[in-house]
Amino acid sequence: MGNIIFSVLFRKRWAYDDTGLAELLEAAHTAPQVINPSFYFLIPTFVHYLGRFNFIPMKSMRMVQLAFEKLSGFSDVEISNHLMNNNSTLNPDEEQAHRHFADIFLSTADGKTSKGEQTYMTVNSLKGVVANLFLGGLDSTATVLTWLILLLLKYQDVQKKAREEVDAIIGRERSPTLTDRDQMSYVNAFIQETHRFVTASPHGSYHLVSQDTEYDGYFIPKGTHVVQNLWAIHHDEANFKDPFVFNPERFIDDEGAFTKSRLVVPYGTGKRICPGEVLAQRELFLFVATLLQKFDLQPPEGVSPDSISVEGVYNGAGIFVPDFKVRFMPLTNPST
Ligand code: HEM
Repeated sequence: MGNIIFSVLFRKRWAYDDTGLAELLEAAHTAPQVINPSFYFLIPTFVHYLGRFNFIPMKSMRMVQLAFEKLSGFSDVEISNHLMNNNSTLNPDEEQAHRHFADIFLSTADGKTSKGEQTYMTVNSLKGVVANLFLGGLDSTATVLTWLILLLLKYQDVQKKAREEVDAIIGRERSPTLTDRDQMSYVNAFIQETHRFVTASPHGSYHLVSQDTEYDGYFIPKGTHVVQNLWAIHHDEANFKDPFVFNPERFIDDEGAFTKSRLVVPYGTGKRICPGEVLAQRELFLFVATLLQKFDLQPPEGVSPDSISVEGVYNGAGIFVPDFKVRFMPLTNPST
């Protein structure tokens, strides 16, 4: 996941044994993990007021701050190197297809629109954007991918159906590509049902109401912190029959086609919806299709799939996967 984001941002990859990569992954992993449920709802206050004085009294919040510092340090170095070595590519008229995010951002980052209005597109803000994309994109996608593996393990019938589709559409010889995605109703339904059933980011991030607002009969004063309850949308009987049952078929219509549900909103909603949604969906599809093509996922010897728990662990920020063991049994041909 780290290398995918690194290549989108800077068109670079780390070697797997690179210590810099290990440190960044640790930082991106630490921040969401150490948050304590009872204090999550105080975070805006910490960030808003205490953060200004660089005074963070709790150990877990201090660890989050250190993780941010590590990620900002990394983006500072990468952006400075890029500016030093690639002045020639910082040209807005350059062919866009082969350039990466940071280069395109920097080539237009003079802080002004074409009409001369002020924007946040500056070199300094790119540092924050890069750190945020790492923080937002690494653990969230890895967590959902681990959930997908756990659910394939637990629901062997789902795994079987999904693999049959992979075998029929892709086969075992070539690698899955994004052009296969539209033909793979069951795999798409499985991924959407996993997002609904799990809701790994159950309430997204905080938003600050920028003006006095009336919504659905409620008055919400300017300055209020609001969160959206995505988990509740996904588990409301009015939206989904038997919401606590894992059932990818709910998203397959009578003709066998996948139906995308506007009520499945794991990436949030509105203007501040997750900017990584398209990237994450592509990653998840390619990972799942490749796993199904290459491996049969089985529990350890003597463990029945029925006994495997799919009870998530909520830490106030996300719903994480319970510990589990899986055997990846290599597949060779469709009849295996
Ligand atoms: C399966 C994977 C992912 C899930 C479930 C997920 C979920 C979410 C959710 C629920 C939000 C909050 C939206 C809101 O408050 O309205 C969010 C925000 C965000 N996500 Fe993701 N995300 C995922 C992957 C990614 C990836 C791959 C990236 C970047 C490469 C990313 C970057 C961000 C950023 C920067 C924000 C903050 C946006 C803002 O505050 O305006 N996410 N994500």
